[in-house]
Amino acid sequence: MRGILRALGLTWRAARKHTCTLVVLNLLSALVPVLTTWLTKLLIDVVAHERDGSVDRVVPLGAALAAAGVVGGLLPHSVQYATKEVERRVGLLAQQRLYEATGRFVGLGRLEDPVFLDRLRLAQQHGGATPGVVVSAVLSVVRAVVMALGFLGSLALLAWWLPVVIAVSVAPVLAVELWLAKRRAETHWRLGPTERREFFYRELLTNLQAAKEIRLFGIGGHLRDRMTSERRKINDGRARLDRRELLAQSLAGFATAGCAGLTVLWAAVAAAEGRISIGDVSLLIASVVGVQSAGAGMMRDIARSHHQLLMFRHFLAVVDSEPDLALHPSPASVPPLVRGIEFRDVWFRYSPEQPWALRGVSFTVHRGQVLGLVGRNGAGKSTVIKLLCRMYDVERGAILWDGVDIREMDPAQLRRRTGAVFQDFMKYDLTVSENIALGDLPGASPERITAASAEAGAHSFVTELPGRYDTLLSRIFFHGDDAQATRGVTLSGGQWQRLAIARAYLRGDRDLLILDEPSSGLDAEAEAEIHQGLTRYRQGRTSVLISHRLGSLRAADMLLVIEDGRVIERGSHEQLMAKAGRYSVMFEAQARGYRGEPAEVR
Ligand SMILES: Nc1ncnc2c1ncn2[C@@H]1O[C@H](COP(=O)(O)OP(=O)(O)OP(=O)(O)O)[C@@H](O)[C@H]1O
Repeated sequence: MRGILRALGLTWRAARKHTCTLVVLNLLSALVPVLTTWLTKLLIDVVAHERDGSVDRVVPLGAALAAAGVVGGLLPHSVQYATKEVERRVGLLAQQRLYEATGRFVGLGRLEDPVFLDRLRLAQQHGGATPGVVVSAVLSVVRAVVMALGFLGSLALLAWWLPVVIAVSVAPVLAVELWLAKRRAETHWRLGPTERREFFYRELLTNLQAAKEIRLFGIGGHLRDRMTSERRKINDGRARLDRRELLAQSLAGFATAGCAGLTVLWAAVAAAEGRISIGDVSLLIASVVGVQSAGAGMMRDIARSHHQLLMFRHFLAVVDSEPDLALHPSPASVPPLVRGIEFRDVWFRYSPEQPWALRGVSFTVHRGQVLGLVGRNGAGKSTVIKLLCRMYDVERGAILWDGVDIREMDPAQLRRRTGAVFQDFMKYDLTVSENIALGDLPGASPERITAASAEAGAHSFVTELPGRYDTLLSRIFFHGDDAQATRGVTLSGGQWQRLAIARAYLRGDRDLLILDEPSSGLDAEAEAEIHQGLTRYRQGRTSVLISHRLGSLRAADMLLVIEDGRVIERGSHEQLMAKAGRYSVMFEAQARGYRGEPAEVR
């Protein structure tokens, strides 16, 4: 019920005028068939009983019947148009609400929660359409009820027991359809995971990123088999439901048709005995058919809205969900960094079920210093920088920006003071200039874009692209029709990385610069060039760098060696080398590799 009320509320806010129009049109659609049935009965009676001088009465009745026919013919189209308009407007508002809600998730936690993600996907798929469909289904049910009452009232005028018999005869159909609606919803819910798995395999088989491995490993057939097996499970589930539907609907339909047949038989006998008129027989037949079709339509709409309401629940769950990070009611402003950033005994895990990713990490990076994070895969380096950007909140301890806990600050303001190149940076299916401009919207002038691109070493290859900075970097979108489509260009991994660096450069004078493997996709010369550029750019800024190529971190003011979520060594390159600990072992191993000496196994 709450779902229906929320859907109605949303519809009312999105399309008041059109909803009112739809209500009126639906009521008219309910009344016109009843009116037509009565006009037909009256016309038949006049023609049958008043042979002389009946023309005066026949013409107005015939004209009224014709008018009702015209209105009845036009109404479905008008209802359809108004319904679509309501659905479009509600769909737009629902989509805005959904994405406003996702905009409230300022961290990453929600987007990593599989249960929530499942909900979000269902809400995205159905949320926009659902409220409109629910409302049009509710109105269709109202229309069917009004129409059925009109016909049942007409039958009562013939004999008091007729509406009772017909209502009872329709009851099994209603009961069966309600039961089936529940079974359909159950089946849909049960098959949900199987459908999503099948979708995953379907997508994978045509995914460009996966194509290389699928071809090289020859796993296309294996994935196709898995997809087919999931499809078979879905088909089996649906076929079972269809068989139930066939049986239940046939039994209910048999009972309904039997009752209808008996009432028609009674009418025929009564008319033969002169107890009712021929017009009454036509009224009875039309009313019985009318009640039955109204009942069937109502059930169809109930089943449709039942399913949509289930989907709407997911939409509501997303729209009503709380922000993922506890936001301070009156956040402190984030002033330019003066002293530095401190991690004070930070403990963090991605969820209570998972092990600690950071265990009591403490360090201070002073303003203008460069901090290098070193460690094996999975040690916790990227977690440090995600916490620094407040993508999550720490579980214990605190992160302080000039002594103020970042949980007391507005995350958006904090991020405005930060520039970053992430390990898994984004490749936007947009033009080159848009890819760079996203680093500092609005206000990214073409001159600034070109300057950032030149600084990141991207300008030379960009000028060779067919549309230079306007070249679309996409295989998804096309400009124009198919024949003359301006095809998107695909860049190499290193070229994309340079654009990501240009995006960070465009952010200009940010206080904190985060670079997570900024040169991993670059060739050796390019890496050296990029590092020179980054060193220039970092001047006077506080930077946090992560790299597995330890040579690129040599100049850092302080290096932290992280292992299993703990800082196990700290100091400058020289200090750590002198200490002959973990860092020096890693550094020596890499250096030997560059010098071509055999690796030492420890
Ligand atoms: N989003 C996440 N959800 C759950 N666990 C995560 C998530 N991201 C990282 N982890 C886990 O946290 C630990 C630290 O990961 P992190 O990405 O910080 O390592 P890293 O040192 O940056 O590794 P790499 O050098 O491979 O990038 C790992 O055990 C990892 O499995």
